[in-house]
Parts: sequence; C-alpha cells; structure tokens
Amino acid sequence: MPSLKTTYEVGLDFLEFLGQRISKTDRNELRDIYNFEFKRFVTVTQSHLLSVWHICFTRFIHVRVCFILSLYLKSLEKNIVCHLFMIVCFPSQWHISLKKKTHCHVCLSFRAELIKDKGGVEITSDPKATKGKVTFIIKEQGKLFVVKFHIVNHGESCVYFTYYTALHKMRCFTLVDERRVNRVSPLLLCPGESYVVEVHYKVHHHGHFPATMYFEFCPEADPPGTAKPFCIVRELEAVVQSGLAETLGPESPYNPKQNRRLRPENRILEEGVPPERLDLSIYLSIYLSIYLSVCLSLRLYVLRQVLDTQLCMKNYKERFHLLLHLEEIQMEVDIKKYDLYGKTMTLDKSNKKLLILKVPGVAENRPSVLRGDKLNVCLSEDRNQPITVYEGYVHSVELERVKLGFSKTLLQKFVKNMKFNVEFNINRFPIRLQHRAVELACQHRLGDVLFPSDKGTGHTALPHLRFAYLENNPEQKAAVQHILSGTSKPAPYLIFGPPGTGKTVTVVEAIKQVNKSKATTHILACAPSNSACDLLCERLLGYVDAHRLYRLCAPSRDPCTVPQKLLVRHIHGVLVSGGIAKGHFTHIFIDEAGQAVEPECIIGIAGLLDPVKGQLVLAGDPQQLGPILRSPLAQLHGLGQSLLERLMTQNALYQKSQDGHSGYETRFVTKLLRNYRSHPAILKIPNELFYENELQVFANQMEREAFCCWEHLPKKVPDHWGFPVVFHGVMGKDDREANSPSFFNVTEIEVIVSYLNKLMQTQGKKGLPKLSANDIGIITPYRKQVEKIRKALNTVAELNKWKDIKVGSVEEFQGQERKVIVVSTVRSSVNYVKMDQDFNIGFLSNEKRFNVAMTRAKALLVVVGNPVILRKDPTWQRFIRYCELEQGYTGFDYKDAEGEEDVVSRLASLKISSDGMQPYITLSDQKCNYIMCSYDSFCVCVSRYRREPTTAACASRVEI
Ligand SMILES: Nc1ncnc2c1ncn2[C@@H]1O[C@H](COP(=O)(O)OP(=O)(O)OP(=O)(O)O)[C@@H](O)[C@H]1O
Repeated sequence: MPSLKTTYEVGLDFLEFLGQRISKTDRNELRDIYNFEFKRFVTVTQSHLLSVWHICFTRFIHVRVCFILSLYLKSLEKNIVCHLFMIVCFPSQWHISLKKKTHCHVCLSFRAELIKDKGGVEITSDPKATKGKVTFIIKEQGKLFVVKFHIVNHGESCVYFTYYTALHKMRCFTLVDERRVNRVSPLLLCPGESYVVEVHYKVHHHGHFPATMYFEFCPEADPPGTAKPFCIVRELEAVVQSGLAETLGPESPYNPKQNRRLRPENRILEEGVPPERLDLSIYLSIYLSIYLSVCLSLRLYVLRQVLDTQLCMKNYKERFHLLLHLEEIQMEVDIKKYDLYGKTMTLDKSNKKLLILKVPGVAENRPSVLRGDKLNVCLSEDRNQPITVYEGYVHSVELERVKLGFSKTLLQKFVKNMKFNVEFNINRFPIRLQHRAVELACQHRLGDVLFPSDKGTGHTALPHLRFAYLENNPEQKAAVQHILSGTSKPAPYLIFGPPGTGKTVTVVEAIKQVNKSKATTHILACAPSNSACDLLCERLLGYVDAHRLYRLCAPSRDPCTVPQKLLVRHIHGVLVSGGIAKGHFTHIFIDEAGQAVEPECIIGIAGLLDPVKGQLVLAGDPQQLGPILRSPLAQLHGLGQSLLERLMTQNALYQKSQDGHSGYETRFVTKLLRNYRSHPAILKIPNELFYENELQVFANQMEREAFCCWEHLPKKVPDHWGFPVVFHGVMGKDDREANSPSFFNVTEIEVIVSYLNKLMQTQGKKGLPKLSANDIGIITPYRKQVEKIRKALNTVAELNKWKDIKVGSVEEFQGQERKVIVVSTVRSSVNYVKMDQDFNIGFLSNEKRFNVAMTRAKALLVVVGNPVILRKDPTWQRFIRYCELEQGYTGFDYKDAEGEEDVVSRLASLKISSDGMQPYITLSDQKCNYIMCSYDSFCVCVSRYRREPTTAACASRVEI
C-alpha cells in the first residue's frame, strides 16, 4: 500500500495532467485518459494505481476535488486530512464495513473463547445461560433472587477451582459458596465432582444490573505449579421491570442495515409525481459545486487564500460559496449511507396513487427526508443497461415511513412484495438559497450591516415610550428605545443574554412599539426553526392586529404541526423571488440568531434590507444551541459561527468597553442578565459554567418556589427552602429495535411515568399549583425515546389527561419554558458516547445542548439518567455532584457500581485481554438544511428550518 503522501502526489499529478479536462466526470473517459495517456508518462507501482484509481474514479469528481483541496490545505489538522482521505480514497462504505467486520470478528471470537467450557470443566446455571449469558427478570423490587452456577469436572484428571469473582462490582448482589474458595484455599475437583456458587441479587430499583462472573481453574500438575491456569466466564443480567417496560420493549431485535453498494451509473430517469401546492415557481440559480472544479483548475492556492484570510466584504461571497460547497459535499457523502436494498413498498390505502416505504430513522432525520424531497428507486432485479430509475416525490413523512408519488409506469408495474433498491438524495434548495443570499449581500452592498463600524449617526434622544410589561427592566426598555430610534443604524442591533432573560419578550415589545410608531413600517420577523418562529408569532398575536400578521410556512410543512392558534394566519409565498423591493421591510428581526450559520441568517436580510435606512435586530445567546454542520473542513474555517457570534466576538462595537466599568455600548447592543424564568437552584450550574455567575434571579417568587415543598423531592424541607432539582440515577439500557438507528431506554420511561403519576396525584393539593399538559415538558435527545414516551403516555390510564404533554428534543425546546421539565438522557453504555460526539446527537459532550435542556424549567427540574455514564463528562459530573451536595440525588447510587472501564481494568489485572466486548456501531447522519418563507404585509414571521438531529414533529421547511 503506498503512503498517503505518495498516493496524494500521484493523484495530484493526474489532476494536473488532466489540465483543461479537469471538469470531466465521465468515468470511462477518465479511465481511458488514465490508462492510455497518464500511465505512459508516470512510473507507478500497481498499488499506487489502485489507490489513485480509487481517488480518481470511484467518487464523484467534486469529492475528488475536495480531497485534493483538503490535502492541499497543508495547514489543516492531520486528523481532518485523514478523515477526508478515508472518505475519498476508498468508497467510504467499503472502508467502514471492512473496519466493522474485523472489529466484530475480533470481539466475537474473543468472547467465544472466554465463555467456552474448557479443561474438562463445565459450568451450567439455574436459570439457564444462553450463549454464555444468564438473563432473568425480577418483577418485584427488593426481593431476593438467586442464580446458581454448577461447576462440574467432566474431565479425566483433577482440577483445582482456584478463584472466582464478579468483574462488575455492584452492591446489589453478593457471592456465596460453602467453602469460600480463593487462591489461598483452592478446591480440588476430582473427575465427576461438582460444586455450587451462588449469586444473590437484591435490587431496589428498576433497571438492568449486569455482572460478569469469572471462574479460574488450574489442572493438577506434577510437579505442582507447572500447569497453566485457565478461566471460564459467564455474563449475568438482572432486569427489574414492570409490565409497562415489557410493553415498551423492543418490538424486534435490532438489525442494522445491510452493506452498501455502488449506485448504478448508467441509468434512465422516470419522473415522479410531486405533491400538490409544492411548486412556488421561483427562479434560483443552481450554484453547482462544479464551481470548485473551476476554481481548482485556476489555482489551488487561490482557494487556500479565500479560507485563510480574514472574512471581509471583498472575500465574503467566495468564502461562503466555498464553505457551503464543502458542507454540501459532506452531506452528499453522508446521505448515501442510508441507501436501502431489496426493500418492499405497499400501496397507500387512502390514496392509491402513492406507495409507502418504511425508512427507519427518518423521524430523527437519519436520513433527512421532508415533504417535497425526491428519492430514487430501481427494481432490485433489474439487470438492464441502462437501468430504469424511478423518481419518487415525498408526499408525507409519518414516523418511520414515507409516502411517495411515482410515475404511472411504476404504479402499473407494481405488485406486492416487489423488491426495490432505494437511493436518498440531499435537497439542494436550502443550500441554493444560502448561495443566493451571499451573492445578494454583495450585490446590495450590505458591508455596513455585516461588517459595521460606528458611523456616529445614532446620537439621537431616545423616545419616551409607555411600556405595559417591561417597566421593571431598564435594559429591556433601553433596548426597545434604541431599536426604535435606530441608534445603531446601519449596524445591526444585538440583544443577547442567557436563557430566560427576556430576549424574545424584548423582540416582541420592540415589534409592537415599531408597529405603533409609524403607519409606514413593515416588519419581518424570523427565527431559525419552526418552533421558535411559532413561539414568536404566538406571542405577537396578543399585541398586534391579528389580521395584519402572517405566519409564512413552507408548503412542505405538515399543517398538523402548525399550532392551532396560528393556522388561520398560516400562508405560503415568496419574498425575494416574489419581487419584494429592497427596503420594503423597514425592520428585520431575527430571534434565536445564534442557531443559524451566517448564510442562513442572511437569507432573511439580503435583497430585503436597505443597508442605509433599514434596521436589523439580532437576538440570541451564543451559549445555546448553535448551527449544526457535517463538514469538519467547513467547521474549521468558520461556517459554524453564527452572524451574532461573529459580531460579538470580532467587532469592537459589540464588545465590553476596555475600561471595564461602562460595560457594553447600549447604542449597539444590550446584554440582558435578569432571569425571569427559573428557581435559582435550577440556574445555578448553567450560570456558573456558561455565564460567569452574572445571571440574576428575578422570576416571580410564588411561581419559582411552587414545588419547593413537594413531598416527592428527595430533600424534604417543609418550607420554601426545598431544592426543586432532582437527579434520579437509573441503571437502564440504551436499546434499539428493528432497523432503526435511534435509541430508547425503557427503565428511564418507567421512572418518568412514576414522577408524572406523583405529580398527577399531588397537583392542586398542599399549596401545589394545578397542572395541565401545557405546564410540563419532557426533553430527550433521541427520536425513539420520544416515540416510546408518547406511547407510555397513551398507555398509562392514570395519565390520560396528560397524554398531550410536549415530548421532544432539545432543539424543539429551545426558546420554550414549562413549570415542570423532565429530562431523560437515555445513554447507558459508554460504547455509544463516541457515536454521539461524531454525529452530534445525545447530551454527552455537548455543553450547549446541556445548557438549553437544563434552563427550560421554571419551578421543578427532574433529570433521569445513568450516573455512571454521565459522570464521565465533566459538565454532567458537576451537575450530579451539585445534586448530591444539595440532597437532590435519588435512585440508584452510582457508588454501588463500577463503570465498564473498571471491568476492562479488572480483566486486564486478571491478565485477560478485554478488547471490545461490544459490537461496532452503525453510522448515522444528521445535518443542517435551510428553509424560508413568503410574503408581505405589515408583520411577517418567517421561519427557517434546520433539519435537526432529533426533531420530527416540526419537520418542515418554509420557502422563500
Ligand atoms: N421584564 C419582564 N418582567 C417579567 N417577566 C419577564 C420579563 N421579561 C421576560 N419575562 C418572562 O421571562 C420568561 C422568559 O422570557 P423569554 O422567553 O423572552 O426569554 P429568552 O431570553 O428569549 O429565553 P431563551 O434564551 O430560553 O430563548 C418568560 O416567561 C417571560 O414572560
């Protein structure tokens, strides 16, 4: 195998050799150039050829280009280069499946060796073990359960039973044997003799309590001490669970996807049938990533310069085009991992023109599929050349299935059990909107808005305003006054601050005051997700003339997901493409601006905002959820930074004054620090970790202390000094089912249900407020857990009144608040933590997600999770420690259990290799995408929708 460097150099030589032919994409043509022209000029070994072949022909041209680019950018960190190399040098799927296979093979053969009976010794158990594992269910907490191990010497010579131990040291079981066997006093088992070892389980919590039993033997030897000891291992798992857990358990064993194949290239496409009211007939350039090839054919160092130099208006367009292309390339590579093979479809009974395809993971955007997207299918049996590929338009997405509109030809051909191969594609529309936005930003000279400086024009007297609501907060009032008098113009006005400090309230008040100020004002209000935009719109409804307020949604959004109140105000349409003149909107507000990448953010600005007269207001908190990106290269070069964060960190106008006294320049920016939402105990850790303890508690005392005397708090104090934060330790299991990559944890659901039952029984009594479904929120990072919690709410009769409690991902809760928040962290196995990091899902190693989840509760926060796993993360460790110190910790005591790593070290100390007892994980995907909306009038709420990793309920897009 040639070195990376050599492979890369030969690849580069070949690209250089291509010269003007660099943009060619035809595989056969490239192969001929390679074989008949290039090879004559260059001396390369066979293995070089193989690698270069992979680089040059097995991927699309732009991926190849990306690879070369990444290597060219020598300043890049090594691991990113390697990462890209993996993707490009081999078809990624081969590489991954290869790695997976070897890894699994090693694990399995290692485990098989450990559990095998050997040396004439046989170990059986009661209950019986299946493939070396004894699993048993205990229905009653606290009841003694005994597992017996029978050790029999079936051999022809004597064997010493020298030692046994449990590798998981949990205090919920004890080991019992009559003779107290150990290495100092071993037991001689002659042929035919047997011995019993017992494991006594007494568990006081629901959950999964595993143990690994290690039995050590040594053949009798002459002379003594010359024989080699050997071991036999048995795994145990006690499952303590109720009937509910059985109902919610895996419907079928987890069966990940099949190996992937290359997509057929020689094809004819048969167009599908799009859903109604989808086409907004807008003109939008293609913005193909062939742009990269063109740039490359010019000179690579030009691209390097674009990425390396400081962002300014001069390089704005080139920089963001390039970063967007890099992101798109990664998205394309990622989505192919979801291709399906040999799948059947069914005819939709309610609409015979549609076919239904099951897509596991679609609810979690793995793969991301929205109404109006297209995917391709071909008959698995089709061996023709060219192959016929049928385009299927997505008419709707329902949990784990999509309804597709195909051509009549396929419908006529379709019979039950027909097998199809399915290809997923990215929808380029959101990316194209972003390309257009960066172009419009330059065309309309938004330099003074995007790179503002103090023009000194805003020293006007502030207007006297009447506030109904913000009277008590001078910072909020000043922000509204500055926005109204346009002191920052043409620079954007920034409102930032920690959670619950009233950013959205300030935006709403400013909109209301601007609206009152002049009849000629037109306001556009945007947010990066449908849920944030809905919230803004709902809050505005109370203050402005509802007939002049529109909520613009993408035709792709399922109307069922639009809140009832907004349905009548909900329309489709276009803004820039609809010819809305620049300057029509006098004020543009973007709430939760920290969540969007800069090109997304400016979709609502470029071409609409007058850079001289218009007022832009950005509100958000860079410490809460930011943009989600797939490409490490784009991330490295700053695409992950929102406009809000860039201005706050790189522009002097928005930074604290150097003298340290006067704080921020209020003509341009307001920092809000008074929290009106939560009990101080809830805020404590986020305040310390993310806000330098600056956050001040201003929430209404009665409301914030409403649960301080709740009888089910672990810390029982009969007055308002109670501690309304609970960490409930659970030894659950992060399960998966069928072929869905998403996780769930039924033990955590049992605990959640028990808390809901307790709340139901106690609400409205002993000074506790009455609760409705709207007062409670359940946050969990995985879609499958959302689904299972909903199922539990519908199953448990006592909770019938609360079956509509909002259950969703952190992304769905950003900007929201509830009296009571319950968080289910799900993760219970250390083996998946890396996957969470790689795919930006889950709670661990994601401080922003932690911050948002922990700051939604007003009066009671209950966190249910596995303390052993969570404590591996410093942020969670701090939170759990805090709960312990304040006596808010309950449930399983993590000190009773050793983590999985301890088993590894114990195995190591017993001189047994412990390498990988768990199978390798499946790969998944999540990514961002853009959105936008429609039209005019006086006040318009526009939402952009990012395809969030764990969001399905608000899965929709709004078109421009
Ligand atoms: N001046 C105020 N007086 C009383 N209550 C207020 C005031 N400002 C905001 N609130 C209340 O504080 C809570 C949080 O407000 P809001 O949602 O606007 O905060 P936010 O900063 O946008 O939060 P997040 O960062 O979580 O999106 C709301 O219940 C709101 O009614």
